[in-house]
Amino acid sequence: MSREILIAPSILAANFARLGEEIAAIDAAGADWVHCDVMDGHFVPNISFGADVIKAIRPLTAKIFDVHLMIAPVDPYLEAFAKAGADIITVHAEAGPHLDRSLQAIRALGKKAGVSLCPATPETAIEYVLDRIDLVLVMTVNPGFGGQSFLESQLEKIRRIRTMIGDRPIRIEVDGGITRDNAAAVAAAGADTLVAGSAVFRGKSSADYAGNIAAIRIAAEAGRHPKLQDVSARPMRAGEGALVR
Ligand SMILES: O=C(CO)[C@H](O)[C@H](O)COP(=O)(O)O
Repeated sequence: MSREILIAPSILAANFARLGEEIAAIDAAGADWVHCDVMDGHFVPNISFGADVIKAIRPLTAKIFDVHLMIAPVDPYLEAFAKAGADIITVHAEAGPHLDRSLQAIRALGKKAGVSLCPATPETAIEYVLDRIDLVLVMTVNPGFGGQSFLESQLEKIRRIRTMIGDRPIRIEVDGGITRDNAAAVAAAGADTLVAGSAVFRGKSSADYAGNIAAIRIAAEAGRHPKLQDVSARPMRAGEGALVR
């Protein structure tokens, strides 16, 4: 199933001193979802923010809040993130102790459920929970920090997951080191939702965010359609703008 490409800026790369303005800026810049990376200093070697911050920024945009929980244990905190305003709650397959139970709990809270896989975790980790998930998040870096380099090894995993999920309405999201230069490759492999932190929030000012988001989106769309890829690889000819965008 070919699904619309979505771009989810990770606010981990935002200026936390101006977080409200940053949310408004990515909203205006064309972000589809707001990706919130929650880190606990235990499951991953970094601490970011928790449910209270999400609750505070939730009223600032109507966009989907895509909450990625890099925490263990996770079950005791699911309700807090649901109440804070998460639309999608993604837990790690590696966080345990019982992935199936966590996913049931997320759906019982009325939220979409996602599973994230660290780079060393095989796609088989989701084989028996496919009917409980709306999203699989393939980490293309080891979780914990923004600004790391994309791991090409994950392209094969994305292809295998695309085959595994078939026609099920499950999004394949990629997260870590995503840029306009590798967006085509991840989309060609089967990803339809791209998280990007550094590549969105870079630039002299928030005026650059729209261009950064559009560049990732155009590259991803081109990756899905080889004809567009040919077009994007060479200078544009008169009248081709509509085709590419
Ligand atoms: O989950 C994450 C790290 O654990 C971040 O979302 C991810 O790394 C995105 O940041 P960048 O685009 O800068 O790599």
